[in-house]
Amino acid sequence: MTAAQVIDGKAFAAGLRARIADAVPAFKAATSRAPGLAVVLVGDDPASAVYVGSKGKATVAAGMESFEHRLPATATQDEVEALLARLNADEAVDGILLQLPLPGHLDEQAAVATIDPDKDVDGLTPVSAGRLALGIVGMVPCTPYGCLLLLQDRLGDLSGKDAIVVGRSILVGKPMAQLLLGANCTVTMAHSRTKDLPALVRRADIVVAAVGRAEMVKGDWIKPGATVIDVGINRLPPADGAAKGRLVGDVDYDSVAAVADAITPVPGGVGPMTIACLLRNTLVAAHRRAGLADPEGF
Ligand SMILES: Nc1nc2c(c(=O)[nH]1)N[C@@H](CN(C=O)c1ccc(C(=O)N[C@@H](CCC(=O)O)C(=O)O)cc1)CN2
Repeated sequence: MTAAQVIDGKAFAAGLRARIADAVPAFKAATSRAPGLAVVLVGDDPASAVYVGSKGKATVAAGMESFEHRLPATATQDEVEALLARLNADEAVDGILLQLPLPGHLDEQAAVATIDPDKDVDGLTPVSAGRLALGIVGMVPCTPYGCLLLLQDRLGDLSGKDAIVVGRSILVGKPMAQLLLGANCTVTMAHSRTKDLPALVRRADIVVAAVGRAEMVKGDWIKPGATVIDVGINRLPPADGAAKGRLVGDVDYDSVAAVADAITPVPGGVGPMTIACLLRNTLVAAHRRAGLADPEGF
C-alpha cells in the first residue's frame, strides 16, 4: 500500500518552464535579442541524442535561440575544445552545454574546463564548482538544483534537516551535497565504500539517491516520514517478450513509498526538472552577460 505523497516533478517543471517563457520577452525588449543556448553532442549515443533533441525543443518553446552542434564519435579532443572556444567567443550564445558522457577516448573534465564559466549553464566547470563550494553566486548543475527546488517546494525551509546524498558524482552527488549544506542541512555523503549504508539512510529526514543502481534503496532503510528524491534512471531487462524493460530509479519505489512522507517517481520526478533548470540557468546567464539584474523568482 502506498502511503507517500508523490512529488510531481513533471508538473513542477512545466510550471517553471512557463514562468521562464513569460520572462523571455522582457529580456528581448531590453537587449533586442533572445537568450541563446548551444548544446554540443559528440558521437551517436541514442539516449544522449534524445536528451539533446528535447533540450533544443524546450529552448525554442521558451522563446530562446537554440544552437545544436554535432561532432562525430571520432572527434578529437582538439576538435571538441576548438568548437567550445568558438562558442565561448560567440556573442549570440549565453549558455553552453556539452552533453555527457563523451566517447571514451575523450577527456570530459578537460573539455568541460574550457567552457567560459559565465556561459557554464551546466555548472560543471571547476570555476562553477568552486563558486558553489564557496557560496559565491555562479551556475549550479541542473539536476541537483531541480532536486533542491522540489525539496523546498515540499518542505519549505530545510534548515536543520538531516540529509543524506547517496552517490558522489560530479554531475549530481557532490553539487547536491553543497546545495543542501547551503540550505543549512546537516549533510552525510555516502558512496560505494560507506559502511552500513542502511543505518545511515535511516537517520535522514531527506534522502537523495543518485547511485545509478536500480532499486537499491529499500523501504526498511527509510525513516518514517522522510522525503525521498530519486535521481536514478535505470532500464530493467525486458520482461516476457516486451520490447523494452521498465524504467526504474535507484529507489525501490513500492517499499519506500509505504514508509516515506513523500517521494519522486521515475519517470516524471527529477528528470523533467533537469531541462527546466537548464532553461532557468540560460535565462540567468543571459541576464548576467547583458549586465541586467537576475530575473526575479527563479
Ligand atoms: N551535460 C550533461 N549531461 C547529462 C546531464 C546533464 O545534466 N548535463 N544529465 C543526464 C541526462 N539528461 C540531460 O542531459 C536528462 C536525463 C533524463 C531526463 C528526463 O526527463 N527523464 C525522464 C524519463 C525519460 C525516459 O523515458 O527515458 C524522467 O525521468 O521522467 C532529462 C534529461 C546525463 N547527461
